[in-house]
Amino acid sequence: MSVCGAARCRGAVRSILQQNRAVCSHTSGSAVEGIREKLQAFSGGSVELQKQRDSGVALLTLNNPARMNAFSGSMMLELEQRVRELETWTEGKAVIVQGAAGTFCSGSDLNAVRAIANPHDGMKMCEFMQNTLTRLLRLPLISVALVEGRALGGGAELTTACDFRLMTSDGVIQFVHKHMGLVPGWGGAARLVRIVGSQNALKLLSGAKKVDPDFGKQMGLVDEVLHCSSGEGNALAHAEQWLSPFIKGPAPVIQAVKRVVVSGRELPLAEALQTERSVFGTVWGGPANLKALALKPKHK
Ligand SMILES: CC[C@@H](C(=O)O)C(=O)SCCNC(=O)CCNC(=O)[C@H](O)C(C)(C)COP(=O)(O)OP(=O)(O)OC[C@H]1O[C@@H](n2cnc3c(N)ncnc32)[C@H](O)[C@@H]1OP(=O)(O)O
Repeated sequence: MSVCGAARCRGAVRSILQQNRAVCSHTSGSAVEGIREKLQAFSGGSVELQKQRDSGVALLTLNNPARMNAFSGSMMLELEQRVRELETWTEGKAVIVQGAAGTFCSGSDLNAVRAIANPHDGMKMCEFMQNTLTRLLRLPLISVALVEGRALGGGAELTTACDFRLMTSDGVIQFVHKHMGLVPGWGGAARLVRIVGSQNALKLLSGAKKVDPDFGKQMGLVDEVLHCSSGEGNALAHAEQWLSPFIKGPAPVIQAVKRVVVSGRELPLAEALQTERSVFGTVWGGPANLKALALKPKHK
């Protein structure tokens, strides 16, 4: 890569990291440190990360089956740690978010919710999870929520923090917040409006409607209905097959594609164009570009 190309590369990465730093600063400030100790006190379950180096696809698994994969406090902290690991995975191309034992996620652990129900701690937990899910969506990886079984409350919000949602034939996404006298707090409402539009978002939230695969596909919340049921054990293979055409090619190019889409999705046009130019500069004349040019490509 030429010298100016390298400079552009540094500029591009810097501009994208600045976006994230604004979000990350909330999770590292002293204000959030306080909630970390409180969340750690509510242990149970785990959030596991398996980075498959050969395929460049990571598996992020919520593992708390005794509680339908509900987020304990320690799982919220682990999720942030896993997202932090993925932010620097240079060989990565995609991440599949899934739940253990054939179900996705039942939201916050209600035992933890009851214990931190005071407004101050509730707000800090909300801010912590909102920032973590924002960083998940902004990862330079194509992200897929694999919804087997149920995605309820915060679990439904987690699905919106992925680029795509794949669902098994018996899957359900349900924003149950209204039934709890709540609204989404982890960013699920803002992202849902951007996915399905404000009128559909209003129906799903005000009606706490159960979204089955057909309804979800029709509404644009579900990107693919997998031909398998929850718990059969083959949903992940179906998801990886669906994902495969989108991750063909070198990781730097796949990551650059996601970066320009994130900026187009989130930034005002002028800034998005600036970021696009910067990211373009990181791949123009790069190894993949030069290799393709040498092959005299024919896109039949
Ligand atoms: C920002 C949103 C966020 C927040 O406000 O903090 C939230 O997400 S709040 C939580 C929203 N989620 C819920 O309200 C779901 C509550 N659970 C259910 O509706 C049902 O459990 C189910 C998910 C529909 C499954 O029903 P079923 O198949 O009948 O199984 P069980 O109900 O017997 O559940 C098995 C087992 O799991 C425990 N469980 C399930 N969900 C949670 C949860 N969110 N927190 C804690 N524990 C949960 C359930 O209690 C059972 O355990 P045992 O009673 O010990 O058997």
